[in-house]
Amino acid sequence: MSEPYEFEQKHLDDVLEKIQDAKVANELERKNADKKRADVDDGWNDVRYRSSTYSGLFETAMSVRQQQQMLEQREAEMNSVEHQAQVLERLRERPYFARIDVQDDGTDGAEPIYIGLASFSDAPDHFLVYDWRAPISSIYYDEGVGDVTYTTPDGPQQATVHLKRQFQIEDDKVVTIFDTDEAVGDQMLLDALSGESTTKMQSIVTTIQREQNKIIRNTAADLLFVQGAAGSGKTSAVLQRVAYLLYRYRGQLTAGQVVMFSPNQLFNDYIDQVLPELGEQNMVQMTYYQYASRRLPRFNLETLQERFEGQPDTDQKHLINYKGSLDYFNLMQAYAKSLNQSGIQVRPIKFRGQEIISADKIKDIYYSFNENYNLGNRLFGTKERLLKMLQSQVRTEMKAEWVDEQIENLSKEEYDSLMGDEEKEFKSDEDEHNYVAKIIVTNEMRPLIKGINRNRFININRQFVHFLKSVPMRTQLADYQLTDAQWDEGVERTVAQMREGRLSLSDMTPFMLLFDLIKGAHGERDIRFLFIDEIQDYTPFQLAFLKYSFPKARFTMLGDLNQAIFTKENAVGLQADLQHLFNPEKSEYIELTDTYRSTQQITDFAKAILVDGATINAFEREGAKPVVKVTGSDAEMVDIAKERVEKNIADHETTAIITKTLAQAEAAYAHLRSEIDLTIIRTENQRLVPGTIIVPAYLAKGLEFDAVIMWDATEENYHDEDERQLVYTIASRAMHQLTILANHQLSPLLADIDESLYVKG
Ligand SMILES: Nc1ncnc2c1ncn2[C@@H]1O[C@H](COP(=O)(O)OP(=O)(O)OP(=O)(O)O)[C@@H](O)[C@H]1O
Repeated sequence: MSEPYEFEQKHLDDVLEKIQDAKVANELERKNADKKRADVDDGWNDVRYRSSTYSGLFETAMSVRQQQQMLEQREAEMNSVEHQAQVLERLRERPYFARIDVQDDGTDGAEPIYIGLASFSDAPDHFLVYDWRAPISSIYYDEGVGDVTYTTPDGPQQATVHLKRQFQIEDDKVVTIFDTDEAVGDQMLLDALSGESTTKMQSIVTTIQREQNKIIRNTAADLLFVQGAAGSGKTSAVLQRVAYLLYRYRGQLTAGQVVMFSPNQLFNDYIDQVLPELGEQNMVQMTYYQYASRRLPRFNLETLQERFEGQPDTDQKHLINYKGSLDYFNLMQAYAKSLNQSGIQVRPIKFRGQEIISADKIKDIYYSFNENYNLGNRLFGTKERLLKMLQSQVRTEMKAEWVDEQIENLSKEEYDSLMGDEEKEFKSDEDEHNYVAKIIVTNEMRPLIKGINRNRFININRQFVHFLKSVPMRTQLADYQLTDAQWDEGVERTVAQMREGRLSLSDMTPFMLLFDLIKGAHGERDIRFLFIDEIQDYTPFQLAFLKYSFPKARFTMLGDLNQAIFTKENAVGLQADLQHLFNPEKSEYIELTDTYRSTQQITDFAKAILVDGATINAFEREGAKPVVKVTGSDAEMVDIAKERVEKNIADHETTAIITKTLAQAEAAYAHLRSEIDLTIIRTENQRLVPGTIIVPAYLAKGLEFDAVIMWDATEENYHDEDERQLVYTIASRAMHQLTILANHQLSPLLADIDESLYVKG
């Protein structure tokens, strides 16, 4: 064994021994904590339940409270002991993955810093392992050997790095050592990338690249915008970023205050192991559809599939574009403001089928407040007045005939239960009658009160239509390539959809915003960080809405304008719009151009699909050229697919067959299922399973597979110029192998690609 190996093995043995000691100590602590908890549990037996007198009740409450406090304290101790046990277990498996020898300027000698998944010290301030997120660990990702500057809590520190070493440790043995003078050595990266794909995404802490590190550790920007080619590690960087933020703001930030909007549920499933692997809890993950559905429970919202497969004509595209614009967002704000003067749409309040407060009366109240009121205050003031009016209505109703009837019809049990347990004395029969009548009326009014509290008297559907109808008067539609007639047609479509309880994507966000504006909603102020993946599929309107809905959050947006499969050509304007939404001085734009997912051959091919795909650099990893095969029949396509999949299975590689639509996935599945063992992914709510899958393109976003078979890439399926991005998205899912099959005729989007970049099958 050579000298560094010997040294490092010995060091590893020492550290492992100390970890083992710490584990023993932890185990003892845990037993202690267990015992203390058992004592508390016993304590419950001493809690006396006395409820016959007030002081007895009070005493019981106090001792229960005391028990609870003790229990909470023990639980916290237990959790930290348990948390520590988990950390130690992880460290035991792999204590560290790198070492840097750093000499701070003005000090003697270099200190070796070992970097791992968590910190570990055997004495205060004596760190055997540094967490990868500690300030000093940043040197490992950012710098080579030589003079460096790193950030400490006291400001920048100059230092010299004498050694950078990377390790592979397996079963307590140092298997490989790489010494490198680059940031993160290519050899290590190559090793990390040469593995096979799994159904779960893995962490990348050992090989984070410099550009990615910038994304991970950024704490200054209100808007961090990452444009990155397919496979450039946007998702990876952002997940390690969440882990970093949870570490950096420990004690102030919880995983529940971090929200990630992801493209689909399958993707959530794919990434949900990364944070636990890093010893952190998962953030809140949801799709935009889920978010909107939660807020608009009465509507059926347009699904991912409907959105993707619906083919709007050009006029409709203009309409959709306009409805997604910032101009439209601003127009709605102006409309909302105008509601302070007039136009609020309300419904009368009815009780037992009778109108008791008319719509006009409600409007009068709404507009009785002076012009300094904003919409939120106006609504609040109206609610208060309405509730008061209901209260006085109770007195009137108590005398109504129906109340007498109800009282007469009460059984003895019902009557007693209305009276309650306690003995009551009434001065007269009339008093008793009134008492019961009041209860009956109040009960009957309860849903009304609830409705008022929930703003039901605002007719939000009608309000939305009122808004839509006002649009031609507020703007020059011609500026958006629309005529008034086209707009009116659009309004009619929306109204018809709303009647059926449906809302399209282009209407659902404006609808939510309008209601929020009327309510004067302040948004979810508890959320501190918001991540939006696949940003190119969001409209500026949606982003403005999210900013409004999460006013205290810092935003991280990631996307690839080349994969804009929904918004297509409009994605380009997005960046300009963001400058209106976020202070440009607090916005940072980072571009990732190096890609890691695919082999050089696949990346070169995918790049050629794009018209200007020049700024994408493949990490040098060799593989077979993509295969493009034009077949003579469906049967031939099935045969080739079968052959490929069988070979992949033999080579332990996972295959995804990607079709354009769900219907095509179903059709291909029907052909293939008797030939190959495969799973069809029909909805985003399915799980990703190991083995061969068949999936429509819009559900494959963000995922990756060893081998991809693009199914039926014919002219019929992919012909529009704006489908280029879709073809690129499909091709860029492949890590090692890409096969493109087309029955009879290849899509023109692929036909132009230089023949040297692929093999004709
Ligand atoms: N620094 C790295 N070290 C090792 N592997 C990496 C690194 N960066 C990215 N990868 C790997 O590259 C692959 C692609 O990464 P990721 O899915 O994060 O890219 P993406 O930019 O989100 O892609 P897309 O936009 O196509 O969905 C993953 O397998 C990831 O583990």
